[in-house]
Amino acid sequence: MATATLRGLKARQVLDSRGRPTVEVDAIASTGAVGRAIVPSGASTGRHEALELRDGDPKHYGGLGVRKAVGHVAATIAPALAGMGLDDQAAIDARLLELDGTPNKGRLGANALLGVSLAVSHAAAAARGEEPYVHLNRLWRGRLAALGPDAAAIDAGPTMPLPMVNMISGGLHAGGNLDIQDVLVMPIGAKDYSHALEMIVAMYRAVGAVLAERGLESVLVGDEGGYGPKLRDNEQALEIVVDAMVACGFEPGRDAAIALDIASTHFFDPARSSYSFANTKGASISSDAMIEMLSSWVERYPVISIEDGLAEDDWAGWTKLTQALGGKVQLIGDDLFATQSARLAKGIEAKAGNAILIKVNQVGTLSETLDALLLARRNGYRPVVSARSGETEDATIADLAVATAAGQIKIGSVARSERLAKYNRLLRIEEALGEAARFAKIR
Ligand SMILES: O=C(O)[C@@H](CO)OP(=O)(O)O
Ligand SMILES: [Mg+2]
Repeated sequence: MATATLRGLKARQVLDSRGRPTVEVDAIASTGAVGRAIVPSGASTGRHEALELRDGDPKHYGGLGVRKAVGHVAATIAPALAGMGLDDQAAIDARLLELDGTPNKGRLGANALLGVSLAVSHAAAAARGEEPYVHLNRLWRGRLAALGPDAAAIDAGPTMPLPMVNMISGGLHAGGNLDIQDVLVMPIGAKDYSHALEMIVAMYRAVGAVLAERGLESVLVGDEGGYGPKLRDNEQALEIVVDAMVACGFEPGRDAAIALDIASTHFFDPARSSYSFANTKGASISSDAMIEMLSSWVERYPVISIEDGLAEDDWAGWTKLTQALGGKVQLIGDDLFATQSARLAKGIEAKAGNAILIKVNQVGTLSETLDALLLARRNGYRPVVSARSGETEDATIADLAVATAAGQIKIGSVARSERLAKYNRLLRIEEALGEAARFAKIR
């Protein structure tokens, strides 16, 4: 098949799930096929993320407009990329990096770059008449082939991911009701993806019922759809989720388990080198005391995964945390690694964590996202593909997780449509894969 080329790009400003402007890009192929992508946006963003360019004009969406980034797509990126082969994602992304020319993508904006990068992959798929996950899987297999024999142990996909789903929200996603950001469930006993989703919906309803029974807020939800009750302390959120599992007839630790996103960067006080539990009126504690607290939770609750247990630059603490818990639970670096291969390489060296959260907009191009996935896989770090707290109907990460056999996906809860766009997309992919659908089990 003659390779389709890029005819043009059209960018516009649309809104995300928090009603904040974000970048949407249409990539038009020489065949006339169109690929579209919308860029997500975080709230609990790390310092090391690529830069999201916002206008800063107080008269337009209170300064949050992205008209500059949209303008860069039309003025700078479109003319430079026109005529390039759509299948050569690596060349497209390399050109994007060259056009921007800064280490943090601050000139054109990571939101401009990512919108283009993802839209191009969709246009390439559309031009071939393929589903996005099929095209992305070809890119993934291409990367594995280039690696040679080292790639033999790496899952070539496509593989359905196990969802890690938010039940109770806190921190920056729910108005500071709790210090920790997410208490999530993983339906580890599910037989396939659709069964996993059914278990999640049952547990989500059960958490609402447990909260209502105890006279706690059981209706209002946070940015990612988790319930946002004001609780006695952070630990009460774990108790409630375990009770909900039991109410569903699931055995905690066997059928379903807990994952936590502590998001501790956001309550770390660098001036005092301490973690401050201000929302639940608790103490300020040291990095060592955080490790003790997390270890005691692992002892007493069916916790199998902890994200950002320590802050983004607490490297020494991360190494200790990994010594203490790395043999028992998954320790995910989100703010710590920011989907940046250079930071992951540093973590591998320092034996910090054993898993990485993969967020496309933390790094800003599809190729660099694949780089981070590959580096993780080669070093035994588990990848978890993740949405942001600000999302849209764009479901690219569902296709990406399947295509790269990431094994796990974190999207948020089942009660908000921008999350369901991804869960439902995964249902369609599972159906399309049919008998061939493999499901990633983790235990
Ligand atoms: O911390 C996180 O993992 C994400 C998604 O849950 O939040 P945000 O997009 O606000 O950074
Ligand atoms: Mg996180």
